[in-house]
Amino acid sequence: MTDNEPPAPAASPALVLDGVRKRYGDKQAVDGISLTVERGEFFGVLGPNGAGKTTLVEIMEGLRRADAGSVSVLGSSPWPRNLALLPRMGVQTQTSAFFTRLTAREHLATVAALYGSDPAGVARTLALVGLSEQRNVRVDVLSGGQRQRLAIASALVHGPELIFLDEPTAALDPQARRALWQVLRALKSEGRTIVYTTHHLDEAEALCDRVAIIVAGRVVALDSPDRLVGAAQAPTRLLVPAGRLTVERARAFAGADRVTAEGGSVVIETRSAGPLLAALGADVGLDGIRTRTATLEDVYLELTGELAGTEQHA
Ligand SMILES: Nc1ncnc2c1ncn2[C@@H]1O[C@H](COP(=O)(O)OP(=O)(O)OP(=O)(O)O)[C@@H](O)[C@H]1O
Repeated sequence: MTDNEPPAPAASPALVLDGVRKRYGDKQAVDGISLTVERGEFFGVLGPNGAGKTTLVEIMEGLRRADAGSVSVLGSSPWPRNLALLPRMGVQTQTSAFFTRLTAREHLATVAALYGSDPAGVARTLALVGLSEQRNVRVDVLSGGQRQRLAIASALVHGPELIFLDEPTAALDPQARRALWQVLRALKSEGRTIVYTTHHLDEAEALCDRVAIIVAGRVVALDSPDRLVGAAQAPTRLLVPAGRLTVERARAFAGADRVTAEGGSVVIETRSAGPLLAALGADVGLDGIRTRTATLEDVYLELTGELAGTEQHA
C-alpha cells in the first residue's frame, strides 16, 4: 500500500477489546471494558477527567499492558510490543515530544523517516493540516494551534489505517477547529479508522459514528450520538426573551416541566414542545422564541452526573 491508497477492506474489525482491566496500585483505572470498533469507523471516547480514557487508549495503542482481558488491533495483539502494527497506526504525539529546533517540514520528514514512509507524504500532510505556509518555520516559533496541527500531522504522515487522536482541537481557535473537522472527515472518507478522545461534546456529536462514554473505568453508554440522544428523552428547551414572559407565568403553562431565568431569557424545559409552543404562540407570540433540542452534552451530563453522584454516596 502506498500513502495515497485507502486501506483495503479487511475482515477483522479495527479493534476488539474484551474484558479489559488495568489497575494502578489500588486505583482500578479500567474496570472490565469490552467494545468493538469497525474498520472505517469514527469512534469517540468520552468521559470525565480520571475516567480511564487515556489508559484505555494506551492499551489499544500497545503502550500499556492490560492486567486482564484481550485486545486485538487490526487483527493482531498489540502486546508485547507489536512492531508490525506500528506503521499501520498513527498516534498523535504530545507537542512536548517535538524536535523543536527543526522546521515544521523537517520535523515531519523526520517522523516520516522513522516510519520508513514515503517522503512525498510530508508536503501532502502539511497541506492537509493547513501548515504549508509554515513549513520553513522552526517548531519552537510555531503558535500553540500550529503545533497542535503539527502533532496531528505527525499521526498522519505515514498514511496509517488506524489513527488515535487525543483532544486534537484543545488549543485551536473556532476557525482552526472547524478546519480540522474537515481534515478528519476527509480521513474518514478515505476509509481510515479514527479513535477520538475529546471533552468537546459538540465535536463528538458532529464527527463520531459512535461514542463510548466512560465513567470510573466502565462503559456506561455506547451508541451513535443520535441514538443516545433519542433514547435519553432529554427535554427540549424553549427560550423566551425575558421581557415577554415572567418565570411565574411560564410555570403556569401545561407541559412546562422546569422554568429558569438564564442570560436574558426565560428557559422552559419541556417534553411536549409542540403543544407548549402552540400555547405560547397564542399567548405571547412566537417571535424571538428559540428552541434547543437535546444534545449529546445533555445525555453526557446526565449520565456522568448521575454516576458520579452514585459513586460519592456509595
Ligand atoms: N501511571 C499511573 N500511575 C498511577 N495512577 C494512574 C496512572 N495513570 C493514570 N492513573 C490514574 O488512573 C485513573 C485514570 O486515569 P486516565 O489518565 O486513564 O484517565 P482519563 O480519563 O484519561 O483522564 P483525563 O481526561 O484527565 O486525561 C486516574 O485516577 C489517574 O489518576
